[in-house]
Amino acid sequence: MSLILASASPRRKELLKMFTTDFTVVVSEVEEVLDETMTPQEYVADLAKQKAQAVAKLHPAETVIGCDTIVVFQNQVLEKPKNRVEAKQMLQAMSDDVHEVLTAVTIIKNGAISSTLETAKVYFYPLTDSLIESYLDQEDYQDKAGAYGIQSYAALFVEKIEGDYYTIMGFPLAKVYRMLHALEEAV
Ligand SMILES: Cc1cn([C@H]2C[C@H](O)[C@@H](COP(=O)(O)OP(=O)(O)OP(=O)(O)O)O2)c(=O)[nH]c1=O
Repeated sequence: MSLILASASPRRKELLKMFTTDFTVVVSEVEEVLDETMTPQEYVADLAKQKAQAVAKLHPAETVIGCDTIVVFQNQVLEKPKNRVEAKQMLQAMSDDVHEVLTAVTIIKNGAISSTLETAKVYFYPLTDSLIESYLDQEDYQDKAGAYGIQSYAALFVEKIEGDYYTIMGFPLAKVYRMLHALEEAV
């Protein structure tokens, strides 16, 4: 039985490679449409599960990992910005304040589902307009929840974090490793 990462994210692929190269990537077609009736926690968990289930349906004999990451600021869900203007608004809002990054992971193996919801708090320094503009110039924000990547130039925004750094990058590596081992032992 082999492993499938149900994610288009190049970061998740690189992080999973830290403990195994024995996997393939199959991207799910799940659409991310914000459901206002759910809490942010329910929403992110549901998306990770949907992504894993969509790929597991096509590959029932494989172990499938699905993930989703959102930023929550003042109870608002921030996903990937639609454009530079929206990205700037997100970064200005989060300046000199704290937000949460939520990453949900679902692993499906032989019909058994294992899920986790990881949260990290990120404290931003006050961000000057020129710092925001020079970050936006690099176009790194486009495919990132909350319009920044902590692993890039946006590291300059961060005063401190509480929680797992890899949760912020979208793949809580140590947790996923343990979930996979627990599933192996269960079979
Ligand atoms: C906050 C933050 C987010 N991100 C990324 C992680 C995720 O890839 C992305 C959130 O988008 P997601 O929708 O979670 O994932 P994705 O669209 O990249 O891939 P897929 O749906 O196929 O699994 O934001 C960072 O890389 N660094 C950060 O600091």
